[in-house]
Amino acid sequence: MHVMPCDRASDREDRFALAEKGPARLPRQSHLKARVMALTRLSLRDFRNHAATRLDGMATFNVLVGENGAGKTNVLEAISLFSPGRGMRRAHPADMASNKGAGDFAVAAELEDGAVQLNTATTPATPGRRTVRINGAETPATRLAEWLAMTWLTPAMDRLFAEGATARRRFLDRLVLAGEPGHARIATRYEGALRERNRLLGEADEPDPVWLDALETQMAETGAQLAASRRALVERLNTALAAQDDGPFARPILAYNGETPVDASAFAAALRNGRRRDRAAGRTLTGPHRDDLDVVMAAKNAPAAHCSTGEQKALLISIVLAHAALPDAGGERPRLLLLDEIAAHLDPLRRSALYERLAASGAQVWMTGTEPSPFADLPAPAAFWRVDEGKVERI
Ligand SMILES: Nc1ncnc2c1ncn2[C@@H]1O[C@H](COP(=O)(O)OP(=O)(O)OP(=O)(O)O)[C@@H](O)[C@H]1O
Repeated sequence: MHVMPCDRASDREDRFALAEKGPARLPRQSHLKARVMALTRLSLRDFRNHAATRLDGMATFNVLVGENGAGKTNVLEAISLFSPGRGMRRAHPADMASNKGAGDFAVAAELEDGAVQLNTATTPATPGRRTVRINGAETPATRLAEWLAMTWLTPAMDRLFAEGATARRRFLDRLVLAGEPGHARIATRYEGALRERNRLLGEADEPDPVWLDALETQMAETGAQLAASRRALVERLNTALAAQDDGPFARPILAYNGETPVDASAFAAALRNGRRRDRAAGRTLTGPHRDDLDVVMAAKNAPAAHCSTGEQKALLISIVLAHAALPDAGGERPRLLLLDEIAAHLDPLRRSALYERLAASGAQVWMTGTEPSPFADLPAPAAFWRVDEGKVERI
């Protein structure tokens, strides 16, 4: 039985108290109350091109500066491993280990000045199996969401609206997960039952109806919850986006595009009735694994996929900023935002709007860039590191 964060909420209330949120546009520094830093230390061993990297003295804004290929994104990727899933590149663990090491890697992070220790590592004997430890105890990766609420934007996500629905579902799920740590565990249970149902339906023999019933019950309970959480977040984001000034970023209107019944028994019935059809198709045709996130640019009433690359990026930034500004975007957990190569692509007006809204969000922000100048006017304490061929040094 997993201990959910609400069970421990009272214990952690003080330790994890985040600064109160201010209005969207604040005078500089006014919102900077003493706040628990999400990450206070980070170390990488044999992780991609980082043989031994150590960072401490984190601030609200943390900026990694270096030439192309220096290893900046690798640091963000290492941080992203402290969120359920495969990290922001969705890479295989064996590919993360330095090709100059023994084939394994380790990443360690400290939260709250050492009160919480997170570790993730592989071994030379099992380079494809990444284990996670929280305060020394091996733990399923889904539990990481109970300690940190993490979101990211990467250049690869520029194609989010142009590609298939899988990446959009993943994006939406990560936003849901930031507010609902149990979401990853529910998704894992859903996917496990879905895989098993597909396997059974794919067998030559008539599948065991009792076993199918059990799997469909599990799918219906977890699937209805997944879809309900996604729908609820989409609605909250739309409300927040409609209430705010458009500002310099394109305003998106979101819609959850899916037919998953919100009622578990209705979903179970739909699965039961769909057995013959799903068997013929070789996969399950109804459920949250088929749903999608539709995004329209409000000003043009145009689907995001028809917008320019810059407009699509602005829509994504708007969604992430609106999410970061939701009052309980991370519950009581420290919030982390990883923004890879975002600042350099924005004009000064948009950049400063981005920074102000990030500063107001209460999140610890990590950004990368090839030069320090776009970060000159950060409106909150900032820590800078220079990254050069996998070596990191404070500047
Ligand atoms: N498993 C690995 N072992 C050693 N080096 C690796 C491994 N995987 C990737 N690299 C190296 O890491 C470097 C890329 O690092 P990273 O993506 O962090 O660059 P970056 O500083 O973000 O660059 P850019 O500004 O171009 O995005 C490349 O030189 C690549 O060869």
